[in-house]
Amino acid sequence: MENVTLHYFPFKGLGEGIRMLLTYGGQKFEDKRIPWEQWPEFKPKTPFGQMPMLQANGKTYSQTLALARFLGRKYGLAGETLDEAFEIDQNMDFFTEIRVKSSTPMFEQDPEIKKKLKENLDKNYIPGALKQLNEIIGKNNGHIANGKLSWGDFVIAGVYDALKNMLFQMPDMDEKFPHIKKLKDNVLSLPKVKEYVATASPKTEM
Ligand SMILES: N[C@@H](CCC(=O)N[C@@H](CS)C(=O)NCC(=O)O)C(=O)O
Repeated sequence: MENVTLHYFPFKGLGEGIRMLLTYGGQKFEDKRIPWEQWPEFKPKTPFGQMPMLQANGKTYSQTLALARFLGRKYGLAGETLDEAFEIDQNMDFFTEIRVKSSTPMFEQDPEIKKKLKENLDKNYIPGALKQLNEIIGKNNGHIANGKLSWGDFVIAGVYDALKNMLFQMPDMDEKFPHIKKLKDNVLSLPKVKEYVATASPKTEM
């Protein structure tokens, strides 16, 4: 691809998986990190008022999973059969559900309601959902599907720190769910990704 620019905030979050996928694919790209103060002005220029957003060959691409799947197809990381592709999609939909449900307190303004929402998730949802995700990854040798590397692994590894530190606020997540941590380590130990993370990855806890 020519003239490739990735737009995201100056942290890892949903943008980091896409940065790592582009790096894995050997794709040169401009890693444009939009500061929060400039976001209101930039937001209307994105297709859905959100980032990550990729521009390449004069076209605009958005939505994290669609983007990651698109790059995954380019780089041979999207399954070799329809069934393999399905397993990645299925397990990534489950992962996304966990991420989205767990973020509901973040959007609540009332501090009392926010606290109650978080307590309810911590008690009734997050531990069970992470246990199931951890088991899925355990059965797949430290990957989200098919026992091998796929685009889904990059999305999860990229957003791992944000989940642990911000959404779940779970300092012992690595010990509690070691297979999820192993998935992150598997992606971060890929040689090109390792070099990218050491030199260009945003130095943030999320
Ligand atoms: N469904 C979108 C969600 C993207 C999203 O939530 N982006 C956040 C940052 S992680 C964002 O742009 N927030 C700013 C806003 O909504 O104004 C995707 O998967 O890419």
